[in-house]
Amino acid sequence: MMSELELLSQVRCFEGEQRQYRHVSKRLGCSMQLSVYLPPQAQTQKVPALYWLSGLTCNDQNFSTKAGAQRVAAELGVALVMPDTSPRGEGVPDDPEGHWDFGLGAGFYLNATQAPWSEHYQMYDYVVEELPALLQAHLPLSELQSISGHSMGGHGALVIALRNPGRYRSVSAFAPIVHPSACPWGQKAFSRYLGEDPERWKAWDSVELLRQGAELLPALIDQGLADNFLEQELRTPDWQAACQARGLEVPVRYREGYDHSYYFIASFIEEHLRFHAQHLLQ
Ligand SMILES: N[C@@H](CCC(=O)N[C@@H](CSC=O)C(=O)NCC(=O)O)C(=O)O
Repeated sequence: MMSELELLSQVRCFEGEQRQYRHVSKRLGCSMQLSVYLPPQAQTQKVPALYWLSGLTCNDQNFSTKAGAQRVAAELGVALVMPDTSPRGEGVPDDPEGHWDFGLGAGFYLNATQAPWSEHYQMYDYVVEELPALLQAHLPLSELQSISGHSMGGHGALVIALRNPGRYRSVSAFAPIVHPSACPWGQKAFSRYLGEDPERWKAWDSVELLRQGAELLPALIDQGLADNFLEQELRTPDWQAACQARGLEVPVRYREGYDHSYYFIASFIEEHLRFHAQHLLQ
């Protein structure tokens, strides 16, 4: 019988293992690939995990091949879990016009309620419930988790942490879409996945969750000031305002000259890993 988690590749990396797996997701109703980095400490003990959620157009490989996170993850003894960004495969619907900001590669880490999307686009349940249960059953991962991501994945990380403070120790994001209800990428995705009523979008929007009083875990956000998407799509000041309205410290650091790319992520990923390790390993 085929294992629940099929190993597709495994290479040594900083004395640990960079692996890619395939499995059949019950929640998404399709076969999924994911990448996992196991640090050397995982050879003898269970280790905590940082979930990384990538952005629009990405799959499980962008972060593992471009961010350069493995060296510090190996030093700290933290595993990296890198899921895909949407359901995939035959029968999974895509943007009818073939655009890159919706459908395949653009699942927005929510549970869709509208046909035809609701049959497969259940990325929130996949990331929060199905994947941790599967990986903790088959790999040397402890129950300690933190979450991070980029752009659409930064939105996913913030929303997931705000909705599940008990499941994660800390949250961070690079250039997150903080207020999807108020930007073109988010409005396009939410109106199709969740329907036209903006009231239904609030449960999937980090600014709205903050406004509703959701608990904020230890958090860190980096945002490049040369990011072309900042003003229209990312709307970082809306997050600052929502924090300030509640008297919360604003965990946003603006970075002069940095854009939206993985060069930006590679420049600061070490600081994010050390931030999460403080909370995962204490
Ligand atoms: N059309 C371009 C732009 C898409 C893009 O910039 N994607 C970002 C995430 S944007 C928000 O979620 C990304 O991470 N791209 C992948 C990468 O490896 O840089 C395109 O197709 O790339």
